[in-house]
Amino acid sequence: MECAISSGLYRSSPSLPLSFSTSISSTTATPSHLPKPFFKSRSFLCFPLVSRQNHPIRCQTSSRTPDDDGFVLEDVPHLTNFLPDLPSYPNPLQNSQAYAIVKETFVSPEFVVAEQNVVRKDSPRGVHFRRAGPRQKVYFKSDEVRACIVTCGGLCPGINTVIREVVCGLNYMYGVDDILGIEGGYRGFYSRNTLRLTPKVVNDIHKRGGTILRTSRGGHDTHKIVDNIQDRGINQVYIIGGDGTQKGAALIYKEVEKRGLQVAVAGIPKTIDNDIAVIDRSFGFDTAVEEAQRAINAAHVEVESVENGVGIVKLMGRYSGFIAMFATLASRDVDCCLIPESPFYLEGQGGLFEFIEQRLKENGHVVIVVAEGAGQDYIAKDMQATGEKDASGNRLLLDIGPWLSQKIKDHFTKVHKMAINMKYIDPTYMIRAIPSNASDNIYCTLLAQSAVHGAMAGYSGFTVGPVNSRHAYIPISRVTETQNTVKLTDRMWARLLASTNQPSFLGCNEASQKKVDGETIDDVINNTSIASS
Ligand SMILES: Nc1ncnc2c1ncn2[C@@H]1O[C@H](COP(=O)(O)OP(=O)(O)O)[C@@H](O)[C@H]1O
Ligand SMILES: O=P(O)(O)OC[C@H]1O[C@](O)(COP(=O)(O)O)[C@@H](O)[C@@H]1O
Ligand SMILES: [Mg+2]
Repeated sequence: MECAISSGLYRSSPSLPLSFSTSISSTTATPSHLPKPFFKSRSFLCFPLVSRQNHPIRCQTSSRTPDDDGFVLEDVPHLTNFLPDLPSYPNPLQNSQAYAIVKETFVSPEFVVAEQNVVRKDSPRGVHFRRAGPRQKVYFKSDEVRACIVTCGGLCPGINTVIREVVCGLNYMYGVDDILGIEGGYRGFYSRNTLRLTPKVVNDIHKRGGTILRTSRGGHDTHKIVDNIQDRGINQVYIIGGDGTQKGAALIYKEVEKRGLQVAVAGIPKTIDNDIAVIDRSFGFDTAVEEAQRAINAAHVEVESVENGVGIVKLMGRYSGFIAMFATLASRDVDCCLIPESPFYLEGQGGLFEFIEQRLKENGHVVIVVAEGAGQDYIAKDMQATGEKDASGNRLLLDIGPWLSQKIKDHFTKVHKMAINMKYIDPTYMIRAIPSNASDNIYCTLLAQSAVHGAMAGYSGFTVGPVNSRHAYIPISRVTETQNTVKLTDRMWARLLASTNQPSFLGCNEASQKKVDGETIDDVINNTSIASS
């Protein structure tokens, strides 16, 4: 279905349940910061919108693929969607000395961030997200805000910086001084006391790894959490966590909306694995890659100094091999990088053993970086998989590090009668338990401030993050419906293969059947489609 000419398409979160859309249709009033909608559907709201070039925009309502110069705004919910009479106030930042010289203090609702920044000349305009930043109007009086912050899931460098900057952002920019820390992850809402957070309390925390609020897996009970939010009179909830946490945040938002509460729910994506979709990269990733260099360097120094040295460094990456790939690309000392997305095999032509043998002959040593999630199906054939899960329901992985070390040692001892000097390094927790580096600290600050501006402006049920370097408000479902993984058909993986000259393992029968972005690897070879990015 097509909307009228001269319109933009505002698409609400695609996976919102019927209850959400029902309440939109029955109670939605146009937020005062937006023009009046002229079309509503289950998953889309259309508002008059003229493109920046001021030419009419055509839009589609039923598919994600826009036609012609189709413009799609995947919008985030606003509190006025279900609280139409919510009063707004001038943003206190208008009196801020710091912002006084900024050309445009407030982000106009017209500004959006494109999901794709490399497009063909004649391609449609495509999907956009709201640009993050302070808005002219806010929907909370500063002295009526009671905010809380919670951290969930695994650790990641920079969590404390995000906590610090949410507290300081709320306090310095908006004059909010009622901020609570929820201890120990989601279950902390209903099983622990809260911690009072002030700029003074959080002043130094960015210099420490971990999270001062502590974290946990499991324990998400939406009703108990929202009961607690209501009981404590909390009206802004900042949730720092990965894909699992963001799914939990979406449920909290839905419940808040169902109960008609004036509560802004802001998700701040955290993952050491960089597996969160849509955003450019996750905070702490840069720090983790940098720290991984130390382990790789140690492995290299060790194996270089002995005969037939084989160094193995295991890095994190459950389903996504980004840390391993970037650490390898950065290091130049790595001979081979194994990631979950690229199946490998050991024996025979084109296999890992053959490659190691060759490198040992050439250089006398070899360094292998392996992501923890690599080769899981392959190892499962060799080892008894237990099918165990962690408290959040994440599958527990078979430990590839010791398995691979043993296989290599056995092979060279038995087949080549050759003693291998194996140096196995497992720095996994070391790289995520450290404080964030300078660039991640700045990134964390921007994330935290974007979240604060979004919540104060009345947006709710959103995630913040950079999309093509510009911070945006993204519907939570967009960052949870898929996982970000290394695309073997993208140029970055090709760059890695070119730099290490490692086998591509494409001869692997199993691998060639394995689907990569909808194509088998054989298709990829036949189409020679290693392109993009
Ligand atoms: N599908 C889900 N729905 C609701 N809550 C979830 C979901 N998946 C995970 N959670 C909750 O989110 C928190 C963190 O999840 P986890 O998967 O451990 O880490 P991460 O958020 O870093 O991926 C846990 O408290 C867990 O109970
Ligand atoms: O031992 P823990 O704390 O469960 O963490 C291990 C896992 O955490 C991760 O760092 C990812 O954690 P998140 O899903 O919380 O981001 C994985 O790389 C790793 O498998
Ligand atoms: Mg996760």
